Amino acid sequence: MTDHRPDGRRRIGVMGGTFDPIHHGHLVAASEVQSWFDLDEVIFAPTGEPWQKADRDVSPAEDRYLMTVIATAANPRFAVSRVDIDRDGPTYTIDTLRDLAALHPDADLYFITGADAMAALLTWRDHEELFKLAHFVGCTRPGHEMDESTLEGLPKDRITLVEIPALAISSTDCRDRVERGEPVWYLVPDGVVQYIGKHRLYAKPESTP
Ligand SMILES: Nc1ncnc2c1ncn2[C@@H]1O[C@H](COP(=O)(O)OP(=O)(O)OP(=O)(O)O)[C@@H](O)[C@H]1O
Ligand SMILES: O=C(O)c1ccc[n+]([C@@H]2O[C@H](COP(=O)([O-])O)[C@@H](O)[C@H]2O)c1
Repeated sequence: MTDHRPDGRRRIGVMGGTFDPIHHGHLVAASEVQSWFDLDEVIFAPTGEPWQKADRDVSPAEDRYLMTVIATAANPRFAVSRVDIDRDGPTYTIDTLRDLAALHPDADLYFITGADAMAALLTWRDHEELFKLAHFVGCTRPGHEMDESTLEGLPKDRITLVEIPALAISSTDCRDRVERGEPVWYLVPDGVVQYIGKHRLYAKPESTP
């Protein structure tokens, strides 16, 4: 683990997301970055109130948290944190990173994003402060450009772009498929399919006769 590193510090990945629902695109991104940076652990942090998604319905945080726990349970390097869902108010990554840095003072943090999130980083709260707390890793995502021009205005020495196997999966598409009665098998982990069905997430409300 850490004893092969000259500085003896742990390396922790932080995979932030709304995870409504978590899907294999998220899991592959986390797994690829874990391997790329030899991370000791990847902590998934489901958002509490994702302020940039305030214009749409977001499922209860507890449901999104439990789906994330189910999806990550089999991987000994994956863990899930409640820091964002237990904090009141809108979720800002600056708070996520401050909380996790305080909980893990012996670790360097690597915040994992997809290309779309990376392109929006300049709109995030206190974005210039973020790079003091973590290295940022941008993963390729089908349908979203990611090249040097995306990084305009950001500190390039604190960012790495990583090409990962392309999975054209989005939570929006998963929710729409469930609403239309179409399958989400193999887009999300089996346990998440079962959870969605059991709790009737994303289904159209029963029509009243
Ligand atoms: N298929 C994918 N490949 C690579 N990265 C992804 C993929 N899907 C999501 N991500 C990244 O995972 C993080 C969390 O994403 P999020 O939970 O918003 O999922 P989403 O599929 O983008 O959701 P929605 O469709 O509801 O906006 C973001 O950084 C996003 O860019
Ligand atoms: O800090 C911010 O202002 C900020 C704005 C938008 C998104 N984020 C983070 O980006 C991650 C992906 O967010 P989302 O909404 O695409 O699921 C998640 O960890 C969010 O908290 C953070």
